[in-house]
Amino acid sequence: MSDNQVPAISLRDFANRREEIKEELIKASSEIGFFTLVDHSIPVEHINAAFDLSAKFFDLPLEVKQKTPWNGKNMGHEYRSQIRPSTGYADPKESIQLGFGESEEGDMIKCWPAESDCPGFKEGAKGFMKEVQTLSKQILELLAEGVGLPTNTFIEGSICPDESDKEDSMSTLRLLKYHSCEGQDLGENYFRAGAHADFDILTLLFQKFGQDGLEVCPGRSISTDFGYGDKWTPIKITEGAIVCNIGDQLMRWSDDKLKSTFHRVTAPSLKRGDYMGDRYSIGFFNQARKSANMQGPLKSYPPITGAEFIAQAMQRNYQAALTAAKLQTYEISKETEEANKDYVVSGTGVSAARKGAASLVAAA
Ligand SMILES: O=C(O)CCC(=O)C(=O)O
Ligand SMILES: [Fe+2]
Repeated sequence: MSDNQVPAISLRDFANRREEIKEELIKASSEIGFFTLVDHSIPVEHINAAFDLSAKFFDLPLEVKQKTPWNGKNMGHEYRSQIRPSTGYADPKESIQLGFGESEEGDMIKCWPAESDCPGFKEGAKGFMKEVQTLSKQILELLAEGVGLPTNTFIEGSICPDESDKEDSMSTLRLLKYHSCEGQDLGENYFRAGAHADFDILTLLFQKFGQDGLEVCPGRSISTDFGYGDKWTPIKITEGAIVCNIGDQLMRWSDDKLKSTFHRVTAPSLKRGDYMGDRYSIGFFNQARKSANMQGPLKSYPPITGAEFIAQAMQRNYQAALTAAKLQTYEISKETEEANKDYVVSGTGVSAARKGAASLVAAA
């Protein structure tokens, strides 16, 4: 792949071009960790409708949005509170994370705004989530085959086969609004989203034309755990294209063959004449189910469940970012702690096995 550019991969004529597409996906995922999808199944109008719903929610008064506050299980609304270990300050944004869960006691149900507060929101957002999940399945099956696992491994690892157990699902749709920077000269070292890698299997990211800012540090070529690399590739938004990236869960599940890559969102620059207004984006995070047992074909890492992986990832992040955070996350079993004790964890993800390393290292 020349120059570490993020390649555009066409899904045109999927059934006949399956092998060719698989090859392109595996090359991009193992060399860069990022690619964009074009000629896919989601019409631009549906993407625009999802952005309209997002704006409708974010236009509500803060007190209304805060009726479904972030719940410590990665669901709900947060306002300028996500501190990135890479920057040490909260991203200048707000976001809401939405899940598939249905039961009143579940972790996910409490993330949905009431129908009377935001009419049509739940139905519209759920419809979009399903559509993105369906597209994700095409990619997930090719990635599984490409790393030598049975075709359905990542699909069944993230979606219960009969879709009955919604409480086991951890996939999430995240609507994001980065607040306007109008009139502000922020300098080059201020970020709308600090450098990070995602925790999940596969992220599909929708961007709005004219609202650039996303940058990628290809192939994990970074100089510190938290992503202060010196070679960042900007992603130019093209209408309808979906930016995809491999997350930490898939990096581990593929024995590090596929790369979870650091990325960040730069602040617009007055000097460069950038658009300075609000920036919206939408991410769909395909995450392993709570009970999924993740292990790559080479068994480079011990098995770990989806819930345990996220619990560890959140603990790492929060220990690094905010020692005092009062988090109640999913439990990590004693067996998992024992099995993982010789593996090094850093700012994000589990890196190469090393004898004698502690299991949960809080990277400063
Ligand atoms: O807003 C963007 O373009 C990137 C968002 C992102 O990386 C994330 O939410 O994980
Ligand atoms: Fe991300």
